[in-house]
Amino acid sequence: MPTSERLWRRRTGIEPARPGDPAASILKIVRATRHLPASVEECMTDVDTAPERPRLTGFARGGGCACKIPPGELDTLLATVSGRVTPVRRPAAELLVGLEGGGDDAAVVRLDAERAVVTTADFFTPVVDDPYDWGRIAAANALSDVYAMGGVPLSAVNLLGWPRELLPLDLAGEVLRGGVDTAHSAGCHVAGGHSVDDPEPRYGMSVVGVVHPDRMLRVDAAEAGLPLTLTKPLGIGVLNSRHKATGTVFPEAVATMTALNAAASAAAVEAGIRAATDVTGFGLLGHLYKLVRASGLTAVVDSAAVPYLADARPAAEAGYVSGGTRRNLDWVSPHVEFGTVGELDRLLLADAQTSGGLLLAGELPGHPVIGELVPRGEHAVVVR
Ligand SMILES: Nc1ncnc2c1ncn2[C@@H]1O[C@H](COP(=O)(O)OP(=O)(O)OP(=O)(O)O)[C@@H](O)[C@H]1O
Ligand SMILES: [Mg+2]
Repeated sequence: MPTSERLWRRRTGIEPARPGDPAASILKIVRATRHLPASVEECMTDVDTAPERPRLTGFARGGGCACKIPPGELDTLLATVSGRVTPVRRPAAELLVGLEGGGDDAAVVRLDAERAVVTTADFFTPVVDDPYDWGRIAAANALSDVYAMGGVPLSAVNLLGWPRELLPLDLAGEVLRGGVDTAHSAGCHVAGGHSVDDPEPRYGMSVVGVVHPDRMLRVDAAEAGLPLTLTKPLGIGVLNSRHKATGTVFPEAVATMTALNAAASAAAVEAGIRAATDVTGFGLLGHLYKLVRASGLTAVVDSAAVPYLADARPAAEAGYVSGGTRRNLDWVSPHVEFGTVGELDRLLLADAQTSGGLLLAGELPGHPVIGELVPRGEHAVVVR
């Protein structure tokens, strides 16, 4: 009997499945991902009523933006290529935003005095079990980096990895359908893509957009004295971890992840805001640290003003905290003065978001101000 099946029996008390049993596909997951589910429920929402519908999150070691390479490792990796990535000198296609300063949300190349092209790519493993919702979330997240630059998306191509021997192709079709519907709701064409056989399901998009070169939202353009605004509540990471572990669907989290950052981006540009980023896998603290590091400032965060999804705190208290969130906190902690803020709040502030909101250097009516930017002090971030 293979080791995975012995472990499965010891963990669940259930005999290994014969071909055709609902549990057979769970064992395939164990073998494919080398991840041992804690229970049958972790892999199937309801084995009795939906044996043919595997839970997508059971096929992923980490889900959504929590599966990104940790920020410190990415810094080290990018140091090997920064300086080499732009040997091209093209006056007619000047690179306005590239890898300098730790990188921004997307690359920007000037076409003329009024137009610049925005390019970005994003893909990740399942963050929810419903394939259509996962597609919508992945597309909203990919489009978000264009919005985080103050741009408007024009066209996108799909990026799909699929374990074709483990999962039916019609589930992949549902994923693509969700992505296309969301891109279309953003007025963005979906005009092709690329698909590969993959041990874990992966989906996302590469998106091209357009922005006015003088009205971009850059990560390095923040100024002291400006308030900090956050346009979506935090807590997506802990709620997704709970969903992966228990199958509990939290519709508010799905609604938050599928919501486009389009309106907030357009309003920010209109209001004259010039610095922003979107809050994704590195959490609020990680992305805020990157913004103040690039802009040479300190951010003072009012932790009581930071909005959370209902259920986020109980989920964190119950221990649904991803490894990505803990790595975020480890990475950012040397640069943060936390004062009396406790461990749970620190974790929530570092919670790895998927398709999170915009963090803006400026005020946007209708969204909470969560702190302010001040001249660079001893710490890059101060939490009160
Ligand atoms: N393999 C890579 N080669 C070159 N640059 C990279 C690579 N991976 C990441 N980067 C760059 O590093 C920076 C940080 O990447 P990261 O994925 O965190 O940004 P992001 O695209 O804004 O993330 P998100 O989509 O989660 O908002 C970006 O400027 C990105 O372009
Ligand atoms: Mg981003």
